[in-house]
Amino acid sequence: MANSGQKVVLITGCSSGIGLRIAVTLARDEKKRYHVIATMRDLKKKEKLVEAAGDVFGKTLTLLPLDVCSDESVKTCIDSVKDRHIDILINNAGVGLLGPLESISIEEMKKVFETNFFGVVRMIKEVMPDMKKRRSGHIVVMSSVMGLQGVVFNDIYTASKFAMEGFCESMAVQLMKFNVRMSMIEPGPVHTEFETKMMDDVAKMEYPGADADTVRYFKDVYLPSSIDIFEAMGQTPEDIAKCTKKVIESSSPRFRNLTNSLYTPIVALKYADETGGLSVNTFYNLLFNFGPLMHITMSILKCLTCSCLRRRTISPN
Ligand SMILES: NC(=O)C1=CN([C@@H]2O[C@H](COP(=O)(O)OP(=O)(O)OC[C@H]3O[C@@H](n4cnc5c(N)ncnc54)[C@H](OP(=O)(O)O)[C@@H]3O)[C@@H](O)[C@H]2O)C=CC1
Ligand SMILES: CC1=C(/C=C/C(C)=C/C=C/C(C)=C/C=O)C(C)(C)CCC1
Repeated sequence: MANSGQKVVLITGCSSGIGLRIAVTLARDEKKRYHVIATMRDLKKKEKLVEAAGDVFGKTLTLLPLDVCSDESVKTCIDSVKDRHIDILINNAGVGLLGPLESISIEEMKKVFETNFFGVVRMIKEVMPDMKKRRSGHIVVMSSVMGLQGVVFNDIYTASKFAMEGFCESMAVQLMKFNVRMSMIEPGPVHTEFETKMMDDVAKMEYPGADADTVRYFKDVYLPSSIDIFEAMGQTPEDIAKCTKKVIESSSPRFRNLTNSLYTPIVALKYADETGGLSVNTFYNLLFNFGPLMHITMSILKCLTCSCLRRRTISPN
């Protein structure tokens, strides 16, 4: 149970990756400012979290089951929190989906929206009324650079994150009136199971319904570039946890928080040309004309990321 003065933080999707690391980072806060309720849909997966938490498990970190896709699970979980009092809600649970659109069923697409979009809506709907009543609270959402800029062959995942960005941008205004803050964390590539799960799926799949050229562009052009990008730009879950901690500890938390300064020029293209031509043409050229030179492109991107652009991101340090 939380001590008076401790903030209650509830985090979704703590069985691995970013959620696990945020839970442990906050629970191990030197000043013990947080009581973390780490949630996951399958408690059988708790071992990694328990091990990473070490001696704070059962003290500043407790566990609850929660599946963001189930109304009942969300309600049961929040009802079991003392007085339903949550100071900070971190919506982290999410799933990826990669590949040619032709080979993805509508059912698979709906599952992604059910988790990444409706999962967040469901959590906010359950927690927000109490925060509004108390005139205090902070809702944090693990978005993505793909919530701001589309990436080829990630069409449905990108759409789910765009939907969430639009939803949160609208909600933020109303919530501000009730002194409830809203912040989006927008990481680029991060080395987690998200990456491995997607790559494993990709290796297994046949892509029925997609024509041979599309499958070739996906497997032989997009995937090698994407691997290069993960190598050159990939952050760690620790980096994202540190950024998230900074955001929740800020006296005036920002709404948007890109975590990776290397990605700033990519997102900036969109705002530099309101016709959209600059970003679409640049991504086309990066992928189809300079694909084999992606390593060099990555170096150029690093140079482009001068200190004034770095200021626009939230750095982990
Ligand atoms: N890795 C990356 O490159 C990036 C990731 N993100 C976002 O970060 C967030 C965390 O992803 P990451 O740590 O990388 O990936 P992981 O796959 O390591 O973690 C995802 C977590 O979400 C959980 N989850 C999935 N579906 C549900 C559900 N229905 N209810 C509750 N929990 C669920 C998973 O649980 P289970 O183990 O049960 O499947 C897991 O704990 C996601 O929202 C993702 O979109 C954003 C930018 C980049
Ligand atoms: C291939 C390719 C790109 C790929 C970007 C990737 C692979 C981003 C991954 C982001 C992730 C994993 C976000 C998770 O939410 C760019 C840079 C757009 C430029 C054009 C070529």
